[in-house]
This record gives sequence, structure tokens and C-alpha cells, in this order.
Amino acid sequence: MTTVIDGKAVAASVIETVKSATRTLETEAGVRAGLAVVIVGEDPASHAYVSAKSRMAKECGFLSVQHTLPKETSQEELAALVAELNADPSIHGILVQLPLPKHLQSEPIIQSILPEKDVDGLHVVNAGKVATGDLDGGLVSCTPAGAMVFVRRTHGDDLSGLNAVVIGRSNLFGKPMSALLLAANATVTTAHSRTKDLPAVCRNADILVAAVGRAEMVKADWVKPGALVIDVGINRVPAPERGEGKTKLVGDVAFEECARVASVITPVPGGVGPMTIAMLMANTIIAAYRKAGRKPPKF
Ligand SMILES: NC(=O)C1=CN([C@@H]2O[C@H](COP(=O)(O)OP(=O)(O)OC[C@H]3O[C@@H](n4cnc5c(N)ncnc54)[C@H](OP(=O)(O)O)[C@@H]3O)[C@@H](O)[C@H]2O)C=CC1
Ligand SMILES: Nc1nc(=O)c2c([nH]1)NC[C@@H]1CN(c3ccc(C(=O)N[C@@H](CCC(=O)O)C(=O)O)cc3)C=[N+]21
Repeated sequence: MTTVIDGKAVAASVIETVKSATRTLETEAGVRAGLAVVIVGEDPASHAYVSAKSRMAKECGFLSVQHTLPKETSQEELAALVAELNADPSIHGILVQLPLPKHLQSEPIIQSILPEKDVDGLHVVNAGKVATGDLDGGLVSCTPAGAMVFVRRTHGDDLSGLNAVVIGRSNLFGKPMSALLLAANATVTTAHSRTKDLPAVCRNADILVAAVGRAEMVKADWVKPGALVIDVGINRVPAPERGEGKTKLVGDVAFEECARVASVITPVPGGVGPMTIAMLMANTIIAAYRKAGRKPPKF
């Protein structure tokens, strides 16, 4: 029988840990964790994610601040807001939702966030810590951190002898995911658009992670029988069966057919997505504990 991972349930258990850590920090240190989410422009999908993040931050008991800037915001205005949030002692985590509108450069903005407030784990200091195997000193990118929770629940902490294939090499996901799997002793292949014979590479994977952004690209004959398949992709596609003009979310994995071959698989929606938001809350409470000079909880 194939196990379909319930990402919402796993995320809920992470959120429970965050909530209780938030209460402890407030009663014992008088500190309320604070998260600032910045969004520029009107992209509806980005607004949906951002409101979900802000809502969850409130539910965790955080001070939750959302900054919605018009799409014509200048680089200088955005940089000034980040500088203000860096200096604000009530804010422990800063997230700038990506992608930014085309006229803005995201890299200088991300690198201007204080590493200790970079709850997205995108600052070079945090990315560098993950790359050098210092997993407890910095902040780990939320989506790979969430995907690793599923990996640990399936295989434990030590992936010795297991082959892992990550499709995608973005700084937000693919690179840190590969680094985390490597740190856990897996033998890791990072595949991308220039990879030769991707299906054959994937068939070698005991752990297959897809983060491409192409609807249902991974087919059943790419999956090694018994593999753990983690689907990170979020693709909105037409769903005429639900009515005219309707859409639905699908991942990068052709779920039904791959579920017949895999032993454990994550669905979309309800898999990695809810974990991303939960790990953002986890990173925020970790940042707040460190700022207060306390040992943060483990996730
Ligand atoms: N569930 C969640 O919480 C999150 C979901 N996502 C989703 O994950 C997906 C990936 O996100 P992200 O990493 O930011 O995306 P990027 O677009 O930055 O990266 C996509 C990667 O896929 C590779 N790729 C593209 N086409 C192919 C192909 N035909 N064969 C093999 N590899 C290919 C690219 O290769 P190359 O480098 O050569 O161009 C690139 O490395 C998206 O659907 C995104 O929405 C992302 C973050 C969080
Ligand atoms: N700076 C930055 N950090 C990010 O982490 C970041 C980002 N920018 N830009 C966009 C991507 C995408 N992303 C998702 C988060 C949650 C869901 C999520 O909760 N998905 C639900 C479904 C939501 C729905 O129904 O629309 C699910 O998969 O079950 C999806 C995608 C974070 N990203």
C-alpha cells in the first residue's frame, strides 16, 4: 500500500510546537515573536500565499505585520523598508515575497536583510551555512526544511546508502534541498534543464524530489519501485471538468500513476505547501529565541 503523506497534519504538529514555544518565550522572557511579510505588486497567487502566512503568524501568537507596496515601488523605497524592519526590535523575521515586479532587483534586497532575520534562508550567510553543513547555526530555507521533515519521518535521520535525486537547482529550493540530503548522508544528484536522460536519472532515486514548475512532468516510469516521492511543484492548470473557466492545482508529479509505483508520496495541494508555511513560523520562533539569548526548539 502506498502511503500518501498528509502535509496538513504534519504542518499542524509543527504549528503546535511553535505555539507552545511562543507562549514560553512570552511568559519567561517577555518577548513576543514578530514576523514582517513584504509584498510588492498585485499578483493574485502571491497575495494568496502572503495572506496565508500572515494568518498563520497571528494564529501562532506572533506580532504579524504585512507591508503591501504598490507595483510601481522603487528599489530605494523597498530597500528603505527592509532597513527599517532590520532596525525594528519587535521584528524577528522578515520575508520579502518573490518574485518581485520586473523593474526591481531581488538579489540586493534579499542580501540587505539581516541574516538573523532572514527567515526565508536566502541570505548568503544562511545559504553558506547550509552548504557547509552548519544546520543549527543559521536559518534554513522553509520549503527544503519542510521537505526534510517528510524525509526524516520516512527514513529517519541517516540516509546512508540511499540515492536522492532533486530535480531543480534554484537558490530557493533545489540547492538547499540537495545540501540537506547530502548532510544526512544521502548520495545526491541535482538534475536540471540540461540533464541528459532525466527519466533514467530519476529511476535511480530512492528519494525523488521534483521542484521544476512543470505540471505532471514526472511519470510513473521515472519512479523507482518503492521510492519516496516529494512533489514541490505548484502549477495552476485549467480544469474544464469542474466547470467552464475553472482551474486546479497540480504538482510536478503525475500523482495517480506515480502513487502506484512509489511507497510514499506527497500530494499537491496538501503536501509540501502547508509545510512551507509551518517552517516559516518555525524559523521565526527560532530567530526570536536566539535574539533573546535562549536555545530554540528543534523541528
Ligand atoms: N510548495 C511550496 O511551498 C513551494 C513550491 N514551489 C514551486 O516549486 C517549483 C520550483 O520552484 P523554484 O525552484 O522556485 O523554480 P525555478 O523556476 O527557480 O527553478 C526551476 C528549476 O527547474 C529546472 N527545470 C526547468 N525545466 C526543466 C526540465 N524540463 N527538466 C528538468 N529540469 C527543469 C530549472 O533548470 P535550469 O536551472 O537549468 O533552468 C530550474 O533549476 C515551482 O512550481 C514553484 O511554484 C517553490 C517554492 C515553495
Ligand atoms: N520569498 C519567498 N519565499 C517563499 O517561500 C515563496 C516565495 N517567496 N514565492 C512563492 C513560493 C511558493 N510558496 C508556497 C507557499 C505555500 C504554498 C501552499 O500553502 N500551498 C497549498 C495550496 C494553496 C492553494 O490552494 O492555493 C498546498 O500546496 O496545499 C504554496 C507555495 C512559497 N514561496
